[in-house]
Amino acid sequence: MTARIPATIVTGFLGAGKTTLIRNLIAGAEGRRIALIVNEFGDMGFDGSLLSDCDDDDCKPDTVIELTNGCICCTVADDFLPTIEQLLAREPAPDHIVIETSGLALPQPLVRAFTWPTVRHRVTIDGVITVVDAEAVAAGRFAHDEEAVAAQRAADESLDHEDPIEELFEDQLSCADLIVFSKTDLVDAKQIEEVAEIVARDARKEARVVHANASGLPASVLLGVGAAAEDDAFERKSHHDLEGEEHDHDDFDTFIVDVAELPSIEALGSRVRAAMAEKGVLRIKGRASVAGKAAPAVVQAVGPRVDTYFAPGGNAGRLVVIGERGLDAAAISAHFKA
Ligand SMILES: Nc1nc2c(ncn2[C@@H]2O[C@H](COP(=O)(O)OP(=O)(O)OP(=O)(O)O)[C@@H](O)[C@H]2O)c(=O)[nH]1
Repeated sequence: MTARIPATIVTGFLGAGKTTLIRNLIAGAEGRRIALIVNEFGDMGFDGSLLSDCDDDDCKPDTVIELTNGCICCTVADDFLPTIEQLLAREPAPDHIVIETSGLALPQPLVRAFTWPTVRHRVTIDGVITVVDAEAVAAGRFAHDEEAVAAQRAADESLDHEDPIEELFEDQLSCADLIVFSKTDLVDAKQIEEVAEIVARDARKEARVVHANASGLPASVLLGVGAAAEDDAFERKSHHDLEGEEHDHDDFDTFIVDVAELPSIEALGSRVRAAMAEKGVLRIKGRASVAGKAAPAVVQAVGPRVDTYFAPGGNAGRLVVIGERGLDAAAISAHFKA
């Protein structure tokens, strides 16, 4: 078996210092091929400054994945799986995958996405890093600009829960393997102690705390944590789990179908409808190529509703199928054969 590729998830509120940490990490990567996945929120896009500073193709995110607060089975999986598969298909494969979350998405569903069979045997979560703005927390806030965090959340249509920001903060801590106090250059030792006390209330007992300033932290501290967080993914509870809103993803199956180029968008639509009619299929999503068209056709099928339309974007020719456990992958895939 080939070694699994380590992945690091970086979480923390808007302005906590995630980008600073990652930029420094990539700059000091010493030849490690680091693939970066950044999730966008609302229409605000990802942090362009991080990319413009980086000339190396390997530190540019190949894809932007959207994470939401919703259930992994219905949301994270259909964007996350193709993104990871695309990364894994690269030659040479990345040495390390870094995922910067928008900070408003719960880390727990993302961690659980790594337990999916297709991902689990190829990738391991090296660590969940939660960046805590020490200056803000010492001043009694969760984020430097709590109003901006609230505005960010209001702009993100994918966030369907109105949890108090405090709960998100706690959920970020209770999922972390490594907690980075950023901006420790702006606080004194006593304030750091106060922050440590607040953080300790929600942190897992295994989590380590490290202190950072504007120069970030070396790769030797941030990478190689070796947490294998997927192994205890379901022990890392969020408020939602504790409120009993989770459903176990063992009830669901997902797989990716390769789709040959189709003669027309109508032909694509009828094939998707036929596949949706197979037993247990809940959702089909992705992009397919249509003869004579430069842009791929986007497929969004949920229950009886099948949408197909042209829109620019990559990863054409692959659809993600999500459904109840026991899907007949062969029968479903047959609808998309040439
Ligand atoms: N003094 C000091 N400033 C920092 C530190 N870390 C980050 N900053 C500054 O804090 C601001 C926000 O940092 P970012 O790295 O952009 O934060 P982020 O979490 O990526 O924020 P978003 O990408 O907007 O979610 C920037 O102006 C950074 O220069 C630190 O350790 N010390």
